[in-house]
Amino acid sequence: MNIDLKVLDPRMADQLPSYATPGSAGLDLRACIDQPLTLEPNGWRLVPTGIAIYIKDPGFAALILPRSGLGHKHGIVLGNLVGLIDSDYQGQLMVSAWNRSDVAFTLQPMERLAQLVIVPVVQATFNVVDEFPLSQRGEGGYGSTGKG
Ligand SMILES: O=c1ccn([C@H]2C[C@H](O)[C@@H](COP(=O)(O)OP(=O)(O)OP(=O)(O)O)O2)c(=O)[nH]1
Ligand SMILES: [Mg+2]
Repeated sequence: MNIDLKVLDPRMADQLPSYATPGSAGLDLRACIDQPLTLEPNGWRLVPTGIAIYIKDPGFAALILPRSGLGHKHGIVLGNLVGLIDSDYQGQLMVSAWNRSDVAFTLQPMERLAQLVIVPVVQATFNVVDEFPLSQRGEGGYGSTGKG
């Protein structure tokens, strides 16, 4: 699929998000900052990516997810856990970078910080009822099927 993209920071012009391998699901997003940014232990900052996308089709959205290396090795994840980009959002893609570790981490300008995944979306309508036809699960949850 083809998505309109605006380059908001000229440094992004020659490093637009792209799939690293033919099977990649994620497009890396870079930290479009002018100087190194130190995230103190448990610190978080909203980091610009230098680009905007307009998905337009309400049948799609984008998710911002952590990169596994940064998350696992350095504790750099997302302050909102997952970022949801609506199909009608036209502003700059922003990454809420959260250092959940107890060691400071310095983010370098243009470093790959997070990743964007385009996903299909179904917009639901609701049919208000008094009773549901009984399912096998019923109201069971929270481990109702047992452990292990
Ligand atoms: O990590 C994120 C999450 C969101 N957004 C942008 C795109 C999204 O479409 C918009 C609104 O996000 P969301 O609906 O999650 O935030 P909200 O707190 O509900 O704000 P709003 O009232 O603007 O919907 O902010 C980002 O750039 N990065
Ligand atoms: Mg919202």
